[in-house]
Amino acid sequence: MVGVSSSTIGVSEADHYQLDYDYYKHSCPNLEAIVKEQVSTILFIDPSSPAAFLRLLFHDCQVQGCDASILLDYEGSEIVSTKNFGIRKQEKIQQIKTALEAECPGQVSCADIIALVARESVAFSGGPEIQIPLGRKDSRTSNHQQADIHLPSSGISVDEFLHIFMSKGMNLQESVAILGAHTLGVGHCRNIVDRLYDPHPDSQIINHSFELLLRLECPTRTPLTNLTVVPNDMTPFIFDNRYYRDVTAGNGLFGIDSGIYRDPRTASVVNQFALDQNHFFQVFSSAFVRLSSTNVICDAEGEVRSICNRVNE
Ligand code: HEM
Ligand SMILES: [Ca+2]
Ligand SMILES: [Ca+2]
Repeated sequence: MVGVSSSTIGVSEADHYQLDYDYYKHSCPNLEAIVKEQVSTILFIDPSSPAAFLRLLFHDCQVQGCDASILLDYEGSEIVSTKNFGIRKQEKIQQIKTALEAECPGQVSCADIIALVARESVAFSGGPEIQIPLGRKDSRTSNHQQADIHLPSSGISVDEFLHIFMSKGMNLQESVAILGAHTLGVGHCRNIVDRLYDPHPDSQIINHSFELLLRLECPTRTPLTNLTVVPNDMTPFIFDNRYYRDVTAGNGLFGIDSGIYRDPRTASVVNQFALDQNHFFQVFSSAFVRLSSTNVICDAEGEVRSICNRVNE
């Protein structure tokens, strides 16, 4: 089991609200086993879902913090932002919520379910088993403009990328490790065509044969690019360090994936992770705990929603 050593993790220095590794010990003792069972059934039916769950956690935590704001579904809520294009499987969080309501009604927040499902997704795909503290509350708000502002686009610079993760308390190594989530899943051609047909000098694809392959997969700039997908690394169902090996070979899919090997600050970390998968798993684990503890809200500001896509009456 990889995790952080203390039993609680401080979330924000401004308030003293803390997450706790034993948060549901009395109120929902079987929580982790129920989530594990539910997730394994979902993954068995659709092996592409771990990627979806991991990205869902990032997109939740990146906007207002890890508060399930991404699940609220009404006019003008986050999910309608174009930056959330490709987000999927939200309804599965509700399916797990329903199972938990039967066992421990009104206890487990949708935000905690998102975090637990993401960490199960990593473990089920062959990645590290990560212990995470719990006790997140669900927000009562969600606003698409916040998503437009805070979610990164595929062409983000390395400086902007580092700023996002260092402001969550990650160091350089952890920032590079969390992007290793791109070891799972796919990207749509619409996020790659700029690099193929109108590249900024900094975002050109480094390996020529990889570029030719992508041109075959993503031939034009038509609306079809919203439908066609390419894998994020050569083993998109396996959580491994292949992503870093691909990046060092010049096969980074998005601008930022190549960017971290162009910038000498991050390139040395990429090399380390490409050579040593255990080291990547260790650093990814601590980065995951930090990501999933971003701006957590406390009882006074949040609630435990009864239904994940609606605030309580
Ligand atoms: C600055 C940082 C990041 C950028 C610019 C970025 C960008 C992207 C883009 C453009 C896609 C493709 C979406 C699509 O076309 O459907 C994607 C997919 C993905 N991202 Fe990221 N990402 C970043 C950080 C992260 C982080 C921190 C995580 C998780 C911890 C993550 C997990 C994923 C996963 C798992 C997918 C595949 C999703 C699927 O198969 O449905 N990304 N990312
Ligand atoms: Ca959120
Ligand atoms: Ca992989």
